[in-house]
Amino acid sequence: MEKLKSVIPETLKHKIAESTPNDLDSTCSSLLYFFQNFPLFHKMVRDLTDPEMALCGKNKEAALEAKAKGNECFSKRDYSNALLFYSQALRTAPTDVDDMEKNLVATLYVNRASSLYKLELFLESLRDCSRALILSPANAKAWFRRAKANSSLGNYEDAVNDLNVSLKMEMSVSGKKQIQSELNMILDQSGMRSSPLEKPNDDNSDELLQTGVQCVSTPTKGRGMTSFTDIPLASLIHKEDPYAAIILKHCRETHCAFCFNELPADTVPCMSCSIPLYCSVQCQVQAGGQDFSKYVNKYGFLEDLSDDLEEYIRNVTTLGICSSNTEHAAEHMHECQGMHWPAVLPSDVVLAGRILVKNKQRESYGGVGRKTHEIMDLCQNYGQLSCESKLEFHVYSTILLCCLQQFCPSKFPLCSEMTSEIIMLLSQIRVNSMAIVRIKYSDSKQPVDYDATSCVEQVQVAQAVYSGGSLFNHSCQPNVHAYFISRTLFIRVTECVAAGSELELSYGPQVGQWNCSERRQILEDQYSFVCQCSGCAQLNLSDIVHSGYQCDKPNCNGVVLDKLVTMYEKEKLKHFKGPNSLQGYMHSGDDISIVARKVFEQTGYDNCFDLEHCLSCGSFCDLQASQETIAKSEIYVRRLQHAVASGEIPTNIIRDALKSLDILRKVLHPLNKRIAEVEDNIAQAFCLVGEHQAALDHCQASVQILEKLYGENHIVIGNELIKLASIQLSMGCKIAADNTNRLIAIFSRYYGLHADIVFPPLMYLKRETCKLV
Ligand SMILES: C[S@@+](CC[C@H](N)C(=O)[O-])C[C@H]1O[C@@H](n2cnc3c(N)ncnc32)[C@H](O)[C@@H]1O
Repeated sequence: MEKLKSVIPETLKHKIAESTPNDLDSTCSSLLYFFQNFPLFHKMVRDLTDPEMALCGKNKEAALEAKAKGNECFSKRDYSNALLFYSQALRTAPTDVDDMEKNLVATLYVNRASSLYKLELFLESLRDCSRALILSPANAKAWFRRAKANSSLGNYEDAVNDLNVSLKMEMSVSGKKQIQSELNMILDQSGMRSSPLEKPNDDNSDELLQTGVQCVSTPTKGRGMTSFTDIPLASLIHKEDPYAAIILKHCRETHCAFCFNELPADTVPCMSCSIPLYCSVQCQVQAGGQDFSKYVNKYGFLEDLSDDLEEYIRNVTTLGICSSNTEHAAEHMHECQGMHWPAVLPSDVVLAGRILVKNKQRESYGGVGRKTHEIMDLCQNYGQLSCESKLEFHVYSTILLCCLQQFCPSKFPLCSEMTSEIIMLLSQIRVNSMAIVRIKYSDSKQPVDYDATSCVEQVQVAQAVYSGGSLFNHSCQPNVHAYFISRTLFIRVTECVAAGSELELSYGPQVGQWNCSERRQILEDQYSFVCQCSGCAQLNLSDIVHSGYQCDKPNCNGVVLDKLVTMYEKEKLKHFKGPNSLQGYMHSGDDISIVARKVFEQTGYDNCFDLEHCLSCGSFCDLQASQETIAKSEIYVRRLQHAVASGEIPTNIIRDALKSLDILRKVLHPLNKRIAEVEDNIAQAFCLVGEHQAALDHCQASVQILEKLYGENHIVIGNELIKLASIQLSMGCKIAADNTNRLIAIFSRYYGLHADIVFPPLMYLKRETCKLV
């Protein structure tokens, strides 16, 4: 790619750098002409699209090799590695070949089921047997293994049915004998239950507010969503499936390529290429491409079975996959021919391909012949892109078009109109796509051993375009919260919203997390707009103290701001219009200090504040000296962080970190976010060495600062309260119940009835707190 960019003549590069949406046809046509006469381009396209070079196709030899390794590990009782080899074999095994007169894929599922069974992953084993049976419904061994898994799960009724089918299918006398003895054993056991065949989908049920929101034109942010009635706290105002979505490259081996949930041990690969992995047959079918559904309904062998058993077999071997949602059918289909372009091109480029194919497919069902980006009707930022991005969009659009041509030459002609359509689509994706995130626990921590040492982070797993969700503008002080269950977007108000108010979510940066200058920089870099939200336009306590220093004069608690922060806060003051109670202070004396002092008083923090120097007492503060002192202390804080990460904390490390904290407290303003972070690190360390009271004190100190920075009901406080409550629980303090109740209220505000699904540690905390009270 870099090589391709470097050979483009400077004059053409310049033309592209200067281009606007209106002259894209001309730049695309020049680039296309240049590439068509350039051998390297043809080679690159051939590498990506030639079936001869397909690296991601199925490969019987590779599958058989991996299968043999799996068998070897299994016979040595190395079940974990057997599982890995069988999964590897499944990824490359063609569906239409036999191995030793049995369907290879079905055999691999049965073999993997045996490894899963040995690893006591019974549900996973059960699912693999069912997959084998879809492909090979008369496979006696698969029915037998299924019975064993069902029996271990306590599903005796199903186990008996499985064994009865197995008995009918088994040909050998010794095999029949083994099945019969297993059957007798299970019949001796009591308590029959039945089980779900495949993992049920996540429960997405929650009340969607049917009225109350509308799209309007705003004075400074283009279109936006507003409320036209009062909306109660925590109401769900928007629910939407993506127009198109794609898993991010680094998550391909860990998350399902359709629902984006974490992959279980029994992954299901695509049936005709080796790129995506799914968590279930349902997800595989929904993603499109060749899938299990074409194997369903081969029931020639059912003749001499009872009606009940026949019905049972049909249920097991269809798994509900016939009812797949055809809406998604195109998502992976065009990428699924073994060519490796979907694996190597950037995610947003592959996503653009998905959108294009989806629209073309709709056209063939009678849609209008409009350009894709017009159908999407989303804003774009092509004009504001850097020269580098414009060039990349040009090159990638041309390459993507060549790749799509391979799939359907008549629908994707190699012409400048089509390339410019893709460029516009890429600019829409840049501005409008949402990052689908999942919560990740530090290391191997599970909800059940959640405590103050646990780090919870949100990791981006996929990228998606939501047509309706894209109409919500950004605010650094948002009043709505967006989250995802599977690939569905949910938007909920996090406060009571009065009729006529703008409904805005955060695209990332928020007040409390960063100061105003940092937030604006992030938004400009990522989305190319200058934020016009209330958090960036009006004074607030958080922005003033977030990165502030403390005046070094004795008995003066004034705040000192560095140059950049001062610049942004002064800018805000120029446009300061409210709240009403502060308006009288706008023109009196030294603006920001007086207004900010009032902000402090209003928010309950009785402190003084001043501009550049400490304007509270008027004295000069040597910020450079303060910064040098901080840099020295940070060395010890970093040592502590490493020790926490390794799980081994020598006492001197905590002692040094405590000294650093004292220094930071002297130099930084008491509400500076850095102090909260260090308090949190120290709490984690004390927790790890079992000094719970000290951990509690530092955790509380951190929460107190964060409450001022974010506000008391922010989700960040919810996360901190989980740590606090966990420490209190481990100390047996009844007061943990207060914090648990408070954090449940915060999580309900943000996630409503979905709180437990999105954040499983909540259930654990509720249970433990109940035991205490
Ligand atoms: C996802 S779209 C939101 C809908 C958009 N306003 C429209 O008319 O389609 C993002 C774009 O909206 C505008 N926008 C969103 N939030 C903004 C904010 N806080 N300040 C300024 N512009 C904003 C920017 O142009 C940004 O690129």
